[in-house]
Amino acid sequence: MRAAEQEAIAAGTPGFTLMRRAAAAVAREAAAMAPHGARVAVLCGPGNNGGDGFVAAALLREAGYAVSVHLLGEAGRLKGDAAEAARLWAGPVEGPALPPAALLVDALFGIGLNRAPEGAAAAAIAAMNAHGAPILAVDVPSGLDADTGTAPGVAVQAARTVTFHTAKPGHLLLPGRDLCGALVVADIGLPETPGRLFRNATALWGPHWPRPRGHSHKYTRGACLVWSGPSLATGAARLSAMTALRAGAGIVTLAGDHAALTEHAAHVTAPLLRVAEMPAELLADPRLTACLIGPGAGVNPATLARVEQLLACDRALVLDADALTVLAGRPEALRRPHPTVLTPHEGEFRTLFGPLPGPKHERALAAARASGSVVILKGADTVIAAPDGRAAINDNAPPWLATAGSGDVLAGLVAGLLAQGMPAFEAACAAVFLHGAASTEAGPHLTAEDLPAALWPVLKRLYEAP
Ligand SMILES: NC(=O)C1=CN([C@@H]2O[C@H](COP(=O)(O)OP(=O)(O)OC[C@H]3O[C@@H](n4cnc5c(N)ncnc54)[C@H](OP(=O)(O)O)[C@@H]3O)[C@@H](O)[C@H]2O)[C@@H](O)CC1
Ligand SMILES: Nc1ncnc2c1ncn2[C@@H]1O[C@H](COP(=O)(O)OP(=O)(O)O)[C@@H](O)[C@H]1O
Ligand SMILES: [K+]
Repeated sequence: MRAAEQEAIAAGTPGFTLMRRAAAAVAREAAAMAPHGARVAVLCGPGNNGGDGFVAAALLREAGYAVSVHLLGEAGRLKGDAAEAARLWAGPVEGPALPPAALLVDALFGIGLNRAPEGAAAAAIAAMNAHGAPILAVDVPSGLDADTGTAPGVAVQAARTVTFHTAKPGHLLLPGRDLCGALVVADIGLPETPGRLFRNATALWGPHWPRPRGHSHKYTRGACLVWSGPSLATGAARLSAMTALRAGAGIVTLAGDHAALTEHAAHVTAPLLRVAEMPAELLADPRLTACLIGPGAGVNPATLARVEQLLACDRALVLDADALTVLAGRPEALRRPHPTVLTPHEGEFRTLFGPLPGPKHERALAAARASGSVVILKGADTVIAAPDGRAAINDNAPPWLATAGSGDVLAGLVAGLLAQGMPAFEAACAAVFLHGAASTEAGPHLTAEDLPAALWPVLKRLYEAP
């Protein structure tokens, strides 16, 4: 963000012009939140976030709102664009005590927060939260660290946050995402800056989406092997297999012992069923393009031996659940010259990689580098990271996705896309995004079994999009 700002200023757009554009977006959102003519209290801080607040206050006053401006600090100490903004306001500047108002605008601290708010700053944040009126946060809810999604101390709980140019990690990672309320990203005319960190969206992976051609047959669409858990632990692999088919793999095989396959046979029709002791018995088939092991597999030496055999093969590979746990503390064992995707939740992640420092996207990136694999670090704010340094933060999954078996569906979705030749990072991003979209489609109280069906309309819409 700072680099984009510098580039724009160097190319001839004054910083104050950027501030005016930012403030115009703030005033637009404020007008959408408060009835015309209502009282709006704008709380400004000592930096350029406060500057945005002063300009927005002037715009709202012009538009007919009853605006009061409150400053934390002294007006005489404002510098640069913020000082110019305060001159533009040209009205009374009150202390931080807030009057009754229909809307509060939080322009205290933005991306310049550099420590936990204390004293008067902490009190001002607490007073905003206790006020009762909805809060519109300028750029970042004050007190939230835009780089990490964490709050070092007290932070504003906003109803809406308007940020500029692009979402920052802190808007997408928890608890930051919750502190923001609804997130609005406003264009302020900054140049596109090349980055390695993304908000997960269709544009990130859509160009790599596998589409069958007229002459496709089931094997050219990709064949996927899903290794089953034993008898009475087969449901997870079944969810994965059905989802891999739904994702577009032309053919999916469930493999395992006879008793396990007997259970599968009572439930599914489309997947092939193959009795085998070890994956190598099936890897001779050159048509097989991707394998998945882990769901329901069991943490035991047999699973480890099967995982090692699959790691040694040349197919795309998804390791989930128990297949990750059997490699506890050995991420280097995952290095292989073929596409590999790992799908740990926080517990499995810690078992495999140990405790890693930093915000979630940095931990996922460190794990991707250590394992040479694409890592999907799951949770309400799932992060997808690649060994080449790209990372995406996902924010479309509703909380009702937290239900037993939904992770097995995700693993099957990734495997189904890898089987069709989609590159690993893009396949992982697509799977996480579509998983979230399918849960939104299914709605509250979904079960994991609903997800493959709910994916269907989501996928149809993908083909209808221009
Ligand atoms: N970049 C862009 O392209 C654009 C940026 N724009 C806007 O600028 C904002 C960034 O402005 P910024 O860099 O001036 O930082 P900002 O968030 O106002 O905070 C710094 C001030 O807060 C203070 N301070 C910090 N922590 C504190 C604490 N815990 N407790 C107390 N004080 C604390 C710190 O004081 P100091 O550390 O010096 O004591 C300093 O005075 C950005 O979020 C966006 O709104 C837009 O105008 C459009 C274009
Ligand atoms: N609060 C939440 N909001 C959105 N998605 C969630 C939430 N909690 C978990 N999930 C998602 O649900 C899935 C759960 O997977 P996992 O923990 O492996 O469960 P299981 O092993 O039962 O399938 C993951 O994709 C995770 O990202
Ligand atoms: K703010």
